[in-house]
Amino acid sequence: MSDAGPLSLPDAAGGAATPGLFVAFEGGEGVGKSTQVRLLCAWLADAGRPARATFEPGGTPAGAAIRAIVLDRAHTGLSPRAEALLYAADRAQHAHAVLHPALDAGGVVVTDRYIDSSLAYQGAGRTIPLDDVAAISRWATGGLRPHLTVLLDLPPEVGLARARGRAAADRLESESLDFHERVRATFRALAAADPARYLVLDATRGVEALAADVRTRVGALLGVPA
Ligand SMILES: Nc1ncnc2c1ncn2[C@@H]1O[C@H](COP(=O)(O)OP(=O)(O)OP(=O)(O)O)[C@@H](O)[C@H]1O
Ligand SMILES: Cc1cn([C@H]2C[C@H](O)[C@@H](COP(=O)(O)O)O2)c(=O)[nH]c1=O
Repeated sequence: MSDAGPLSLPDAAGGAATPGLFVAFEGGEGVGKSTQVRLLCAWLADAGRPARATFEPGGTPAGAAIRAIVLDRAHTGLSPRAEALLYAADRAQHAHAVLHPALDAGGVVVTDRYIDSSLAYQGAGRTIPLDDVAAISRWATGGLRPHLTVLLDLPPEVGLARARGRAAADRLESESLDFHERVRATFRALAAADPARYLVLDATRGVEALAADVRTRVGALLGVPA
């Protein structure tokens, strides 16, 4: 990571100011992101603040086609730059078709993965300078940043075992443990560089304990008692 550039996304001057609330869940493989997105959105609905749950890659019809390409183990020759641009294209469409409309309407949006995943996987994992990865995602999204990122932190061997309990390993999951260690370290470094925007949770804890901490933080942002 020595030549990787800044560890937090620069504030997007002229970037997206939004009346809604944008929450991202991040972390490595099998850390429990989908589980926590589902629980948070169920709680928000019960509290009278229904949220749009979404994800990357694949949160739009075009994105689903991109997801199939990037996760397909048959694409052994995909270059790091091509991979980075495919994830950015998915994100551009996601921002255009889902994130900006929902947030501009004042909604709450909860996404399973966003820009930090590109910084961690394509930046640290593929060793593309983080400045470059950040720049293409900033352009792709018009500078849209989450108000809060929940980082579920877990040793990669634990998360990979959880993920592989469900399905065969995809192209990214099949990368080396060293790759996934770099990914984890970068997620943690991003959070440490900008603590006000992050909630870092030890994802070895139980599902309900984690969900309670998420509710406390998101509830405080929305003025909803947890
Ligand atoms: N806190 C937890 N403790 C133990 N197991 C968990 C926990 N949270 C989720 N799991 C289990 O781990 C597996 C992966 O969870 P989940 O799909 O929510 O993770 P994910 O981060 O979205 O995974 P992926 O990166 O593969 O999309 C599931 O079987 C889920 O039931
Ligand atoms: C958004 C994004 C994702 N990835 C990787 C991370 C995972 O290995 C897959 C997505 O699969 P999930 O199990 O549904 O989370 O894609 C990435 O490398 N770069 C990104 O920007």
